[in-house]
Amino acid sequence: MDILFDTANLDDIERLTPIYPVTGVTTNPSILKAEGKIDFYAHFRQIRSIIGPNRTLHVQVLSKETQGMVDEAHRLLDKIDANVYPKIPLTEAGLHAMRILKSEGVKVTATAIYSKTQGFLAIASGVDYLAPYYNRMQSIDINTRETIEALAGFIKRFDAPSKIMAASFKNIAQVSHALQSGADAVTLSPQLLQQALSAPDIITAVDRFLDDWEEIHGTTELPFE
Ligand SMILES: O=C[C@H](O)COP(=O)(O)O
Repeated sequence: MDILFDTANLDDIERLTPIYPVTGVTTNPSILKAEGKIDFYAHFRQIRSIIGPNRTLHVQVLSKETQGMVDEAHRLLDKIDANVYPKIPLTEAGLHAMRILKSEGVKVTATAIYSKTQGFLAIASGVDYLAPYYNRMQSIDINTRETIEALAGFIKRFDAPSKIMAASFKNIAQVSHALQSGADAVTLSPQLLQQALSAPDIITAVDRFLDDWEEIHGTTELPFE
């Protein structure tokens, strides 16, 4: 199972990567907007130095044209590092760019997936990850769980190398539903995980254990001997 941070915030990545079992970082231009006018390539090199060589780093291209997407993907690989996964929106131009990049052996993440059609085209093109937008699909009344199940079924049936990396989450229930439906990976804001672990019931349970111990032993530590 892959859990990725959908953020470009250096402080959060640095502080939370050792705590949570994350396997990578994803961003898009809207996520980058939250960081202000960053020094783009230097920022991603810094993210890479924090997460290390074994986690995956997914960075989106901006161009809407095939050649522009291919050129930008090459620039990402050149200026950040050769292991970056260029994120390419699955438009017609994007599909063409993905096929060119895959023929060159580049790892690709297909993004902006709202439908099974986009999904099976990404799978048939041999992309490494495809990113269905969970909350955005649900907001326009698309059955997101059924879409992920169908895509996971295609991957299994055709023995395809692609992995489903569900994205666009607004609550933690959506994240577990995506995983239950067959997503291999989920990318989410670290704050969603932090909120989930600070639920009042969890805090109360932990406090009550401590109160019960202290009531009998007069201390909140285990004995040393
Ligand atoms: O890159 C994809 C994002 O996860 C989309 O998330 P969003 O719907 O919160 O903008």
